[in-house]
Amino acid sequence: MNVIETQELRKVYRGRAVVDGLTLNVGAGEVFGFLGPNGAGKSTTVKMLLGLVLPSSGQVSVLGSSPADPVVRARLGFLPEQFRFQTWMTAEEFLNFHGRLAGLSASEIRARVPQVLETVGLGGRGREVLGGYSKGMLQRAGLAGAILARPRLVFLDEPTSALDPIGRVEVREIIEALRAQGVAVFLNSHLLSEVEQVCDRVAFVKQGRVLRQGSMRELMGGVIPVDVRVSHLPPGLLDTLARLGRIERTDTQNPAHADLELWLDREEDIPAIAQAVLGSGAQLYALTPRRADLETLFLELVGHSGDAAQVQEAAHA
Ligand SMILES: Nc1ncnc2c1ncn2[C@@H]1O[C@H](COP(=O)(O)OP(=O)(O)OP(=O)(O)O)[C@@H](O)[C@H]1O
Repeated sequence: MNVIETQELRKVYRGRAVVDGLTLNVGAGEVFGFLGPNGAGKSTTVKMLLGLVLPSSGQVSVLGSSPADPVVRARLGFLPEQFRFQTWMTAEEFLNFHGRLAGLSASEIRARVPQVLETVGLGGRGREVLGGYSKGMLQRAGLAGAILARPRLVFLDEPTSALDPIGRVEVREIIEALRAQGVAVFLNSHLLSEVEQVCDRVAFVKQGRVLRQGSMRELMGGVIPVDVRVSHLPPGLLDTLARLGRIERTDTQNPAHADLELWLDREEDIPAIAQAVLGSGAQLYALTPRRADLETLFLELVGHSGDAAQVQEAAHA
């Protein structure tokens, strides 16, 4: 069963479609990465999936029903990107409050709160007020709130933005543990290397539309980026290389050598790069095919029209 199904979902703000015919499916127990540049409509989509924003048109089904259904909502977890908590509450009070809102019994709350605090790395810190928490601790507290009521589907919007590298690994482990329990995770993140490690499937969105979606394996099948280092660039070499693939980057800053990045469609073209370089009279210092990664794919899909600086920022944030 799919835990999320949308058909031609649209949201129009002031005459502008910010989500524009978005169709996607997320399966039970799947970790799904939802990626796109700033302003692509990701948060608006998440809000529609949570029933917080009404679609202008299209269909949305979450856990087999409408996200406005209170029974569905009780089975959803959500960590928003901009988390703001009641600073006067302790973490335990905050979680008790959320547990009551989610319909947990008093005994469930008593058992569950220390468990989730432990899971997110806040064991022993539950009696401190949230006002005294660091940003990373607040994000951990928010994550504890999102998984408290044993949801079937958890939305995590940039869940590691405030965390140090250890915290990021811990969150990845939490996501993997959720998947092992059959809980689906809908992950919004600009940290593509993280997404790559944890997601089963990914959708790239731009201007409110899905550009491509698929498993990591399906998505990775495309281009082969190749790094090339040569002594210099004799006339004509770039033209020859451009016939083999797309020249993505040329760096001639260093007088000792020039660096190029070429995107090939076929592995069989790699030897032809060496022949082209040597035939031009340049020396070949390095020829390194890389496994296509999500960042490469992201830049390929969304980075070549629109604001390149913004896309770069999104990809490297
Ligand atoms: N309540 C609103 N009223 C008017 N415009 C809105 C509203 N909410 C979002 N938008 C606009 O919709 C577009 C998509 O915004 P959204 O927050 O969904 O993008 P995003 O993909 O989550 O971006 P980011 O990666 O920067 O968080 C933006 O241009 C934004 O200004």
